[in-house]
Amino acid sequence: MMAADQTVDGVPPSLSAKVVGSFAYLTVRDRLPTILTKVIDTIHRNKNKFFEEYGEEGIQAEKQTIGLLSKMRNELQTDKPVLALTDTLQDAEYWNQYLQKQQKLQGDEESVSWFKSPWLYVECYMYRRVQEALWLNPPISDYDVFNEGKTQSFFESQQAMMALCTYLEGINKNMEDLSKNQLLEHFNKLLQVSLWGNKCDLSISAGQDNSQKTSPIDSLNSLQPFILVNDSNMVWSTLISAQRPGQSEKTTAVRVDIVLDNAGFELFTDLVLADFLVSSGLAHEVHFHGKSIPWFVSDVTANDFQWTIQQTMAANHKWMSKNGVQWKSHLKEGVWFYHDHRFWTQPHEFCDMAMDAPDLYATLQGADLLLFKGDLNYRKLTGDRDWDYTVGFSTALQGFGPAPLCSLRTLKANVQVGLQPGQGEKLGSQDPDWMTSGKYAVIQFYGSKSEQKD
Ligand SMILES: O=P(O)(O)OC[C@H]1O[C@](O)(CO)[C@@H](O)[C@@H]1O
Ligand SMILES: [Mn+2]
Repeated sequence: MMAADQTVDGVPPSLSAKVVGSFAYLTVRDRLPTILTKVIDTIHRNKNKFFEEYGEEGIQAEKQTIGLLSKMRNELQTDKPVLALTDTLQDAEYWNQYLQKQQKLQGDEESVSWFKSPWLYVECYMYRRVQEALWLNPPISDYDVFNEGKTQSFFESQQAMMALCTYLEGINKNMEDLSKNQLLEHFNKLLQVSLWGNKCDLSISAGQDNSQKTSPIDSLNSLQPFILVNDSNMVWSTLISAQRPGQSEKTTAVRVDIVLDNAGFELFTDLVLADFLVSSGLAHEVHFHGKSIPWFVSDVTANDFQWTIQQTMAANHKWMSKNGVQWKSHLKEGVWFYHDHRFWTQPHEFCDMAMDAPDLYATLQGADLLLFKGDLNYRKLTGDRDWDYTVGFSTALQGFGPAPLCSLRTLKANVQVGLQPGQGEKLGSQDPDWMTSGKYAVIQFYGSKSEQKD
């Protein structure tokens, strides 16, 4: 039997909490229990609300959910085996099959435990178990335990959102007169705003406030040196070549898919970028991909997506509310689309997608460009493995590439590929936390054979 931590065919081992002192270890030991404690606290604080809505049944549900979550926290902290899911949600059987696969790989059931298994797997599993605990208690099964944090982060970033809307209005007003270079300049700015929007997740801070308070456009110049890989020219040329009739099979509409990460300010920056892509004619369709259950504290669900557009429409700011109205109409008119798929809330590396979610893979193949937002998506793109920094992005993708793709990610986990020789080591000596602080970022592209860098 093959051990999960062996290097097989040049593919390095998965990051795991079994490496004592690693970021994975510290996350499983400290950050995940803190997040669970906050979840328990949130449910408890809402006891009265559950009582008002569902009477005594609501109170029972609150108690039982907390019981299940405390039990899970204890399993985690004492490195117990990962258990099969017991709920009737559609994806439970996929999770249980995945567990069986892990057990086969490890050789025995005991070894598939919180600290011994791949970090990516157990971290995803924790969020799925939160969903199980709620689902087993029907009156509150739809309750989003992370909703309060997500809405708070939206309201705390309002000033920055308004500044962004004013900037966007300036572009849209003069769109007809813009030269190609000016268009490129705006494109780069909004791509970088969306990139740095990824700093604002609530999982890395275990739920602490992490919102954007200053004007995002003004900070771009000073942030430039922290972009370790910047392939934005390839993103641009992918969009430009998709426009040429006859060059592409998909000549009718240029389509960009954005695989979303966090709600709050980050989602807002993604919507602004998507607005610009459409109003400039660089794209004719934008497809957003969100999560079907509350995920990694701040990730976007269908509800967050709709709510954000409603709030934007209702904002007390001329350009912001105008954008909200425009975005709603994009959705209504079939210019923008929102999708979710169970695969985004499973623990798989993306190289498994073609096999394990062929329908999603086929959907993504319809895009001219895929933008993957955030750290978790980067971990899944690269398999969350212990790659050398200089390994090519295309190698780390292990065959995944339904369409030209670009990761927009601030570094919050210790996996990074595609760096120059010595670059990672130099950063490590100057700034020991460079891989996990969210201070550095990448715009990393993978395209067809002729476009790729390695
Ligand atoms: O929202 P993002 O950018 O995917 O980040 C999620 C965070 O959660 C983590 O998985 C750690 O818990 C890190 O990878 C990252 O810090
Ligand atoms: Mn996230």
